[in-house]
Amino acid sequence: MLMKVVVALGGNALQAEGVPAAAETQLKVVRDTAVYLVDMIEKGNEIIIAHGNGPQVGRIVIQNEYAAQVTPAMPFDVCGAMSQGMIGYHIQQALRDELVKRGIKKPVATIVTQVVVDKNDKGFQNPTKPIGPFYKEEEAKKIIKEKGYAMVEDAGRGYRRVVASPKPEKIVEIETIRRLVESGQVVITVGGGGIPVIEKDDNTLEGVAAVIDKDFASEKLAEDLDVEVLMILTAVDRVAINFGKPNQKDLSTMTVEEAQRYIEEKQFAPGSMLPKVQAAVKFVKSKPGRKSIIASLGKAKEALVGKSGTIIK
Ligand SMILES: Nc1ncnc2c1ncn2[C@@H]1O[C@H](COP(=O)(O)OP(=O)(O)O)[C@@H](O)[C@H]1O
Ligand SMILES: NC(=O)OP(=O)(O)O
Repeated sequence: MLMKVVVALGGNALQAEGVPAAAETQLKVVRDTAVYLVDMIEKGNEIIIAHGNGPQVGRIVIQNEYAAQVTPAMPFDVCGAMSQGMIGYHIQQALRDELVKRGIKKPVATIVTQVVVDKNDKGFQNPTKPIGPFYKEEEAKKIIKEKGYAMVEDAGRGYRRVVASPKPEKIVEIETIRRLVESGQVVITVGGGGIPVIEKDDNTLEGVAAVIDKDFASEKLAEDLDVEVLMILTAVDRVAINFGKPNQKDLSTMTVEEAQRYIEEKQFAPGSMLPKVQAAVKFVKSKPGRKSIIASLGKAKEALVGKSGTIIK
């Protein structure tokens, strides 16, 4: 069955493991991913692409901090916009090249996307979104002392800086996105969850220092565009219970009720798998017939036909 799908690519998943986070390593992962995405397009599915930016925006902030001796550091919202441009550029070039290779005529464009958040969102008081590189405990302690950053252990992979992560309320450029999608173009949007902005009393917008979770922004996008499937692609093939323990069990399906029970049992790490499962559940509950899939970047095509990933319905 042909479907309209929002595909959300994880920020960590876009980085090759164990190699420096250089432009060419990201482009290589994106080019590999483009093959699977174009497989989906070639089959006749319509896809809209969203992506994360946690590692990338964290590194842009670090680059700005170091360069501040010679040129003013860019504020956080601007770093978010930079990450959208940088990642969107790679995705749009890789997709275009793969489409050209297969003789498919389909324009691809990245939309610099702003997403409205509530200035009173409680996310501003309690930083939860991991960004930038992973550090060893000793390094993390040093950074906390020197820079005063909040840092947490991230799903057994090391320590990372955490920043405020308010919930997405409105995608500012949604009408532009809708028109491009309706005209058959491939759109890359809500990169890094969107650039967080607040609406001021005079209805103008102002960027704020935060990183929206791309899983929640992708869910909002999927509802706004009334798609059938929200597909969240990350670094693991399936959602697991008892993750990382000897009795780990990978799940091929999960009902909303099971997902909610596992959430209560704290089976999913905050800042990594938890927002994915929460977004997946929200989308399924938003309208009958909607389905969410959490799968790995390399198995997107198989996941769409139920041969990999975790289906939430
Ligand atoms: N219960 C779980 N099942 C599977 N993976 C989990 C679980 N809990 C935490 N994780 C971790 O969450 C990671 C996905 O989150 P993250 O790296 O933040 O995603 P993204 O690819 O969107 O950046 C997985 O690669 C895995 O290491
Ligand atoms: N913004 C965001 O959710 O990024 P990740 O996918 O890297 O966590």
